[in-house]
Amino acid sequence: MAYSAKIGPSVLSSDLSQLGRECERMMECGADYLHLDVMDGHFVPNITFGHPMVECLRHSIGPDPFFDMHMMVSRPEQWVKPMAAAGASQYTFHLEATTNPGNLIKEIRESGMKVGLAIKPGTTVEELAPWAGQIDMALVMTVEPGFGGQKFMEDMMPKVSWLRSQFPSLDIEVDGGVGPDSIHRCAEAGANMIVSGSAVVSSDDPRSVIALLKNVVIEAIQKRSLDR
Ligand SMILES: O=C(CO)[C@@H](O)[C@H](O)COP(=O)(O)O
Ligand SMILES: [Fe+2]
Repeated sequence: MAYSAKIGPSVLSSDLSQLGRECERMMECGADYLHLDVMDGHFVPNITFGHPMVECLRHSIGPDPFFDMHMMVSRPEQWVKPMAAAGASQYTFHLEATTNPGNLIKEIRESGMKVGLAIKPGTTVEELAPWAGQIDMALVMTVEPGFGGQKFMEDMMPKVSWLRSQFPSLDIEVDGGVGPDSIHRCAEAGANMIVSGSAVVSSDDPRSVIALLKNVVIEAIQKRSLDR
């Protein structure tokens, strides 16, 4: 079992005028990585930021924090090199946004980034499976992508369970509506990379929320290894 529990706050719901400071605050509160949501107003009905912002964040918060770029964009091929140059660590693209996932995976690796592959709620996990052996992380969306603060879709959990059963050492991320109320379901299903936006960022005590989420996942991983 090669995977470990990691919590990656999504800073989408934070004060965007203070994004660098918000990223630092999350790292100081125990985040393992930062999940940065890129939206182009086409793949999803919302716009956030692109590689110029990532470059500024990298300069401002230093080389260490891991940047998981959640690319909710229509032409993910277009931003691989700019994101790599800006300092992105992982490029997580949507399966629905490309006709040639194999080539895109290769380009991302050649650019020096890790590869994440995301599926929207309407996409089956069987469509992702052929690529699972070539990626570093699978992202199962637990809301329709586009906005923070939505309700967790529990009916996505069978996808996570199936992926965990088929790919025991793959990093599996969940994203959307994940917080103290939904983390047990995610952890039991086998997710180990946890994106949490509003539940962490809007909390009076983000450190405690991050610690809680992480402990639940650690316990589920330990239980899974004992059951084997
Ligand atoms: O990608 C997305 C939304 O499209 C997410 O990363 C959300 O921004 C997470 O925020 P919460 O649902 O946890 O508030
Ligand atoms: Fe996201």
